[in-house]
Amino acid sequence: MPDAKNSPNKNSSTLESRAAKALDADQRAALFAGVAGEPGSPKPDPTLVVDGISRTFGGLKAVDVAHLEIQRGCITGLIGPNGAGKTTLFNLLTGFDRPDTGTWSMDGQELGKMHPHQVARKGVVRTFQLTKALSKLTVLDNVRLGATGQRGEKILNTFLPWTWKAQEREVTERANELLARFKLDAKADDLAGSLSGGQRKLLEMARALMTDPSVVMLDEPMAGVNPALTQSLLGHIKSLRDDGMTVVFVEHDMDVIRDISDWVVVMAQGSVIAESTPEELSNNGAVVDAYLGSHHDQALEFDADGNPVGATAELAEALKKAEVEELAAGGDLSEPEFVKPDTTDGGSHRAKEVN
Ligand SMILES: Nc1ncnc2c1ncn2[C@@H]1O[C@H](COP(=O)(O)OP(=O)(O)OP(=O)(O)O)[C@@H](O)[C@H]1O
Repeated sequence: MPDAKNSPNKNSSTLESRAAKALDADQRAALFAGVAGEPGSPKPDPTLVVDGISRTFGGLKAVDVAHLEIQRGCITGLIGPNGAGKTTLFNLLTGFDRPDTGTWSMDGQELGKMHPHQVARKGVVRTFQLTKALSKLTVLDNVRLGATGQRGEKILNTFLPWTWKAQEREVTERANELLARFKLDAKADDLAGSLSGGQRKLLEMARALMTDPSVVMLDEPMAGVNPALTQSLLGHIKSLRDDGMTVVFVEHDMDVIRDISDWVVVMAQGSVIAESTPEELSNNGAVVDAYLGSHHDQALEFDADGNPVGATAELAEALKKAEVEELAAGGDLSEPEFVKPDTTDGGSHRAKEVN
């Protein structure tokens, strides 16, 4: 008789009841209609609640979040420039790193001080920016590794092989179901190392779902995924929400954020600097500043003919537009004139401004 507590199939009824409670688009919009678009805003039915969490590396405060609530059953996008602290926050909340200060809980249960596998058992799982598939194991075995609390791990059970054999079967069955869900079943016996970047992201999601989590945290699930697989990945993320799970995901692409998020949290320099619906995001000055700020030190790129390309071309276009507007407003674009450094004054190389 399978042990309901430890079985990976423990909760087909839990799964069904959670899916039955999944919110449709109108219900989700109604939930956020009354939520203030500001950092730390209270949510109608939060599952994750974070308070005063901070993490310092040397002199750098990588995370310093006063208060954050994540709404149950919805997709929350976490954005912010490089180095904003998004991955560090994920690491802290899932037990992969320890904070200097702070507490956080899921449905009132404290998760601080727990190890990653304990956090996973409580129902919070995560994937990584760089996928962690074990390339020398098969795709199926990689997914099977996501199962926790296996009876076969306990010493007493080594004397009761029928108990772990039954569980082995359940683990394999669940892994095969998940591979089918993510359309990787044809690859079950291939080595994980042979998968494309996008397929590895799917494999990570399948593995994360082995513990039947309530909260799934995805760190840049679209990074390195070819465009053909992007839509399919987006569909899979939405399907987690349709199954009643809460999703938090880190993403840089604003189109993706707008497409699938119900709510967006913006981080910069370790703190939450804004929260809003995706529709209101581009009207938020703090968000625009955070992103422009991150591009100030971006390297300039030119093609072989010396024409600006990529972000540099966009910047050049924006500057040209600003110049035209300045001239139209009667402004003067002439630069202050400089003379060559005066080297006759005892070696001072300071340029002199001419009026
Ligand atoms: N283990 C570490 N040791 C030292 N500094 C670290 C460590 N982990 C992160 N940092 C620093 O903390 C800051 C936040 O990094 P983090 O990776 O969390 O940002 P991020 O928002 O996820 O960035 P990205 O979008 O580039 O992934 C950065 O300045 C980073 O260099």
